[in-house]
Amino acid sequence: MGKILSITNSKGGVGKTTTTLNLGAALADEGQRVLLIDNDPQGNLTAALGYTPTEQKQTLSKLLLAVVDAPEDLELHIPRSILHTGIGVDLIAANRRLADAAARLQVMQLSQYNSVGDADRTCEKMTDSITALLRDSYDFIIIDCGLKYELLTVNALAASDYCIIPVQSHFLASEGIPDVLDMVRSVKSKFNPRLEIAGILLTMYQSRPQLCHSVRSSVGEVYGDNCHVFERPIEYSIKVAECPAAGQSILSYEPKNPAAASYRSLAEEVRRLG
Ligand SMILES: Nc1ncnc2c1ncn2[C@@H]1O[C@H](COP(=O)(O)OP(=O)(O)OP(=O)(O)O)[C@@H](O)[C@H]1O
Repeated sequence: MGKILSITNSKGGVGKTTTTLNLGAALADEGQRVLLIDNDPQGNLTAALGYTPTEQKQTLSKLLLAVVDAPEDLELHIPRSILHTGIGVDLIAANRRLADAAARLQVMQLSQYNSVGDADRTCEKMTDSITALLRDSYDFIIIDCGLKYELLTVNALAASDYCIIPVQSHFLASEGIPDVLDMVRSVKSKFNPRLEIAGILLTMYQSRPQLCHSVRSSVGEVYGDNCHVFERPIEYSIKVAECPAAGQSILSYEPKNPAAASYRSLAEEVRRLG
């Protein structure tokens, strides 16, 4: 049975999408079967893998609406929603329609408070219904979470075994961590007791500036006891930022780039998760 990981932080631009893509690619390079799920209406992961989000018809949105309206059809929709990308990972795409699905889940959430329903049919466990049908087909399912739609992130966490928290190696960037820790605690107690934090991942790391060193040590000091900090930070490299335009991972775009080695190291640690 495959492991499910959510990549999340309540701060923007910290490297969530970049981590999802390159961790997925690194795991696939090691022969792991990997599915990435774009859980953000911005569709950045979809675009970074070379697809035009607005052109995608079979997306996560469609699957979520199927779970809500016609769960009996879900198994029919799933194979149509899986794209086989050029970097050896599969993808369930997203576009702006995912915001409509999120709104639908919100309406469901409001009406839920007035009814006593089936515990597994709550609006927070719709993504879980999808991944439950997929986890035997993959070694790893990695969900890229967005910022704006909290219910989508709650759904991702309610479906996950682990979450990874990317933190930009900049002093103030560590601010987003307490919010994620609160959300993980809440989802774990209400919806998903198996959820664990795999670790904090420092991204866009520049080893020389003193600032990055101080973030590394302060993140380690403040959260180190409760939270693993992944061994190797992801280096800042303009080549990493260039990859989405080429629809590639840094592992294929510039295999000798230090950031490629860091994603391989991250993949090693992720493979060791219990
Ligand atoms: N290691 C890196 N070196 C250089 N640039 C990077 C690196 N990692 C990410 N970036 C760039 O930083 C920007 C933000 O990264 P990314 O989109 O992965 O963040 P995000 O947390 O998913 O953003 P959002 O909050 O919008 O979803 C992008 O332009 C990306 O190319």
